[in-house]
Amino acid sequence: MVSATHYPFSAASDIVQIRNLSYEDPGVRALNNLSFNVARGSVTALVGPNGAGKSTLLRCMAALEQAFDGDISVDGIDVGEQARECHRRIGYLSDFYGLYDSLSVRQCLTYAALSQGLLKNAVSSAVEQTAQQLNLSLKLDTISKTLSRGQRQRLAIGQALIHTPALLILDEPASGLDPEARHELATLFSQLRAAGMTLIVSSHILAELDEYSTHLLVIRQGCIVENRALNSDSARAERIHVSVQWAQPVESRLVAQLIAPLGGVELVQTSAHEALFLVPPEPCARQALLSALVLGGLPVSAFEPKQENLHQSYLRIMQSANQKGDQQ
Ligand SMILES: Nc1ncnc2c1ncn2[C@@H]1O[C@H](COP(=O)(O)OP(=O)(O)OP(=O)(O)O)[C@@H](O)[C@H]1O
Repeated sequence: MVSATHYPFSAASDIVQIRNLSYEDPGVRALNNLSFNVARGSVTALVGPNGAGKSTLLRCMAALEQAFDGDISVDGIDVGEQARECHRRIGYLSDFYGLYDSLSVRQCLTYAALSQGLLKNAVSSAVEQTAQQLNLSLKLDTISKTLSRGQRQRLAIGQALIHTPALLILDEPASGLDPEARHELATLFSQLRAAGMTLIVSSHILAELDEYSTHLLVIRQGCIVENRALNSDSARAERIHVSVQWAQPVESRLVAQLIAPLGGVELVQTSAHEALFLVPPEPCARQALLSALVLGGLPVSAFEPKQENLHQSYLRIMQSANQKGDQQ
């Protein structure tokens, strides 16, 4: 449990500010002119296809890569100019991390605490508390080489957060974990957020990100294609299932004609006596759809709005980004 810990960070509302960030590897522009902020106390789900630039972006934020162009500030610190000061405020878990195999869990955590500059008299309690947070208290004297994959993953996360950073950056933290361990991790992330920490989590497991994320940042080919809050009902599009009591199957051409005048309403699919629509989050959009269908003569027997989940949002965003990319 982390309930006893609160993180007294400065009050500016955005902990990360990125302006015009570009990054190049030889022959590859991995990040292309990105600008965005990360709200303090948020949990940002960073998603995108393989090779989109997620790890590169996280490494730039963690002051582990030198940007080709642009500015990054974390907790008021310029990452390019004060990398060491930044490291004190950031906890970072790489997608491919290493552990000292011959050290015990206690020694690994102690080493991480000391290398992050914790005072000697604070180290022992930080180690105990971190082990408790990561459910490793009974493993403190176990040699890390003999830990299971999930336990190693938790130890690596423990090393990243032992100095109670303002910002915790986790690149694929749940890969290799079983469903129960993933759920425990999701609970831990929610607790850390409740205690005031800001998290940025890159993952391909969207159902899990949906459990604890407050913001969504989607990147594709080194560019941002979506950046928005998820934590209000009004932030997500709605999927509305409509059933129609008709002898013949729903005709998609007719339905498409009926909704054509409605801005932003999309017919996703029709099947037998049902149609699925995607409706923008504005309150009146749902009502406008129902009126158009009924006034158009469709004998609607059920009208079931359901909020889009993160997986559905992501697929929709990527589909639209891919279409735009193809047109250019
Ligand atoms: N060391 C490197 N040298 C050259 N190109 C690289 C290097 N590291 C990454 N890249 C390229 O930079 C781009 C972004 O890679 P990155 O690893 O950041 O993507 P990612 O979104 O994290 O992918 P994944 O989901 O597969 O982990 C890719 O085109 C990749 O091939």
